[in-house]
Amino acid sequence: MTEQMTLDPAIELINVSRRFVSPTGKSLAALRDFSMTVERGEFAAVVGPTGCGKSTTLNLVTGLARPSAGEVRLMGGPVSGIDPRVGFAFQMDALFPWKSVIDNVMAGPLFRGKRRDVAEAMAKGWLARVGLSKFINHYPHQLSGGMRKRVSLAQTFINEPEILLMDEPFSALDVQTRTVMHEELLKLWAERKASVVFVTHDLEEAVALADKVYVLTAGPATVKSVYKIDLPRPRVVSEIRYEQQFIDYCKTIWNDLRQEVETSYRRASEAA
Ligand SMILES: Nc1ncnc2c1ncn2[C@@H]1O[C@H](COP(=O)(O)OP(=O)(O)OP(=O)(O)O)[C@@H](O)[C@H]1O
Repeated sequence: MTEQMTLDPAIELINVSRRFVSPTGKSLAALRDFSMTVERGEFAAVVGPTGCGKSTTLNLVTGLARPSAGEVRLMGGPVSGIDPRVGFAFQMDALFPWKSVIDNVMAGPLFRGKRRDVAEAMAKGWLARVGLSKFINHYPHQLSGGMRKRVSLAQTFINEPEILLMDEPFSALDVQTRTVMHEELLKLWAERKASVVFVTHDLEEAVALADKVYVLTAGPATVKSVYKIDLPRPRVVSEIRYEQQFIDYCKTIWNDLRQEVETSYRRASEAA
């Protein structure tokens, strides 16, 4: 048995449920009997109808939310509060508008106690990797949406997260910039081999990036099916969408996901 095979998975959600109490005192189940395993170095994508419970799943992994039942484990241990091994990327970037690009990227290492010169050298290295060496003294408002996303990625990867949680990180970008960011992300991921959970509404994005795609049911979310994506790596995201194998994956998974999207839409229409 190899060493890799003996390691605990990066993330385990075991029969997790999560309930919320509404302002009127009604109890609402967001997740029900939800189980998911992300192995070390694996890229998992999560798709499901709007409002089904995708972000709640990530919040449980971060420790920001606790399960009402079941168990969440990271690297074989229970989740206990915010974990420094976990990095995040959300739809809204978290850049400080009053700090320059380099100061934004240095902020993480400085916070973790690195010396200023060390943090600066690290930040320069990461900004070079994402193609922003010429912009280190710019401020966020002087950058395009795609450039801000790159700063965000540098800001996340500089902390060398072992687990990376991404909640629709590229949904605000135009289609071409998204594709560039997909390539950028896969390149950084291949170098660092973090374990990723990537939440998205976009099935093609999920198939292009992931090793495994989880399809969730209309809320309360539970795992409806898991698809292993056996497309070879490294993947060229701008070209992969024209390959038959990619199209076949998308069709199959969409047939499955569509039923949940329709259920969710029907419920929303009935409630209106
Ligand atoms: N803090 C909270 N208090 C009460 N209800 C909540 C809370 N957080 C989430 N919910 C509810 O739980 C359900 C799942 O929400 P969640 O944000 O996880 O869904 P999602 O799949 O990420 O949504 P979207 O696709 O729109 O981004 C929703 O009905 C939401 O209203």
